[in-house]
Amino acid sequence: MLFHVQMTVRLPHDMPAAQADALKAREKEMAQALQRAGTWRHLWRIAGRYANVSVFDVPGPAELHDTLSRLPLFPYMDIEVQALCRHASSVHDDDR
Ligand SMILES: O=C(O)CC1=CCC(=O)O1
Repeated sequence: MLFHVQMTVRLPHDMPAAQADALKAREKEMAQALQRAGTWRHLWRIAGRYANVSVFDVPGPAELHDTLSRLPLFPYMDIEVQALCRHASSVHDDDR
């Protein structure tokens, strides 16, 4: 099942730079592992914002929540989720 996910990162302004850098490095490592596994299908920066638009491919909402809540930046992100289904006019047969 595909989900459109928008994540806005809101790190506390008083977080030490070393702590923020370590969180971002762990987030990158996990994001890249999930992309290689096919779970995190798309990851796009929203231009001009510390936010991204992503597409996740997981069995259902419980697994999506489980995946998102394990992300190192999870405590510092506002996350909006929309479930996706195939558009009748789509020419892509890999849409689910
Ligand atoms: O920078 C972001 O938008 C948050 C994030 C998601 C994956 C990653 O490496 O950083």
